[in-house]
Amino acid sequence: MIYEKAPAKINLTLDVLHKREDGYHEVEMVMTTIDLADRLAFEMIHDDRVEIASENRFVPNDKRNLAFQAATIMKEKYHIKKGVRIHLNKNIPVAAGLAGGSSDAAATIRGINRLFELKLSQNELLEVAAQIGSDVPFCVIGGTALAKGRGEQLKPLPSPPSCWIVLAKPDVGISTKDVYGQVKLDHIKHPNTSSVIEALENQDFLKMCANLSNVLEPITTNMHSKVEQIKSKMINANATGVLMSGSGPTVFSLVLKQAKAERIYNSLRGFCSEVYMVRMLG
Ligand SMILES: C[C@@](CO)(OP(=O)(O)O)[C@H](O)COP(=O)(O)OP(=O)(O)OC[C@H]1O[C@@H](n2ccc(N)nc2=O)[C@H](O)[C@@H]1O
Ligand SMILES: Nc1ncnc2c1ncn2[C@@H]1O[C@H](COP(=O)(O)OP(=O)(O)O)[C@@H](O)[C@H]1O
Repeated sequence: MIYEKAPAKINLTLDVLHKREDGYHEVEMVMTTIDLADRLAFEMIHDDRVEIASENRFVPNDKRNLAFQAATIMKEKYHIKKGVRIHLNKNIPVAAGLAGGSSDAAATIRGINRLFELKLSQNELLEVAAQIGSDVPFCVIGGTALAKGRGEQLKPLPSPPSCWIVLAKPDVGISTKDVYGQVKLDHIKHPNTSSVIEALENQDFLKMCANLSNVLEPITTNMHSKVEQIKSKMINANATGVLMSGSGPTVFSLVLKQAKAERIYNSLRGFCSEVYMVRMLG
């Protein structure tokens, strides 16, 4: 049995530069991993098929599951004749803007590489990842990175200063495709990405927090007022930095002190059913 941890990501910045001919948007974003993770176990089976089991009722146990897709592509591409049973222990909220499904797919690519001793290079793993989704390549590498292209061109960055993250996910459904579809390129207030990179290089927590920015946030907020309400609650509870992650709807806040993180956590618990308090992994 092989085990892999699949951490969630948050976006410290998310900028959209233009719409591409292939329908995707050219992005520039700073992403980092956090200590909120799914856990996957991989076992070889003799039947030539992929099996997936998860107790989470929001996660499909068939070919719609991104981990299933990753295993199928790996099997075909590398001519693996044996099958694999994947057990998925889901902790990351689903459809949250935290790349949970993408991280499960990435963990599956890493897990199958180890289980079948394929000894693939990082570039080979990244190639499979890009076939599954825009966030999967970042999840294969993890850490902290500047992502460009549709998300697959990655440049590693220093980890953020260690801090607490409080996340709250309102109970609303988001379609990433719909959110990108509503981007109005003339009206965007672009993030100051280079300031965030400088803040990471100098381990400057306040500068990092002051420059958190996501061009998708006003779009999702416009559709779901609860996103703005969570942001206000976090700001009122004195969070140092507050931002929606990815296409949302999860909002996160960053603070240095545990006591402050606990205050923010407690102020949101009655308001939101899914609230988490974790550390940065970066
Ligand atoms: C917004 C972000 C930010 O990290 O994350 P999430 O909110 O999903 O976590 C990502 O760009 C999401 O990546 P991911 O969820 O992998 O997207 P994909 O499956 O590749 O694409 C879903 C749909 O989003 C749109 N899309 C995605 C990425 C991109 N650069 N431009 C796009 O226009 C496309 O319409 C695509 O059909
Ligand atoms: N392993 C998985 N975990 C979570 N969701 C998955 C998984 N595989 C497929 N999905 C589907 O992908 C969609 C997006 O889920 P997720 O990756 O959690 O969100 P996001 O892209 O917002 O970060 C969900 O609607 C879910 O049904």
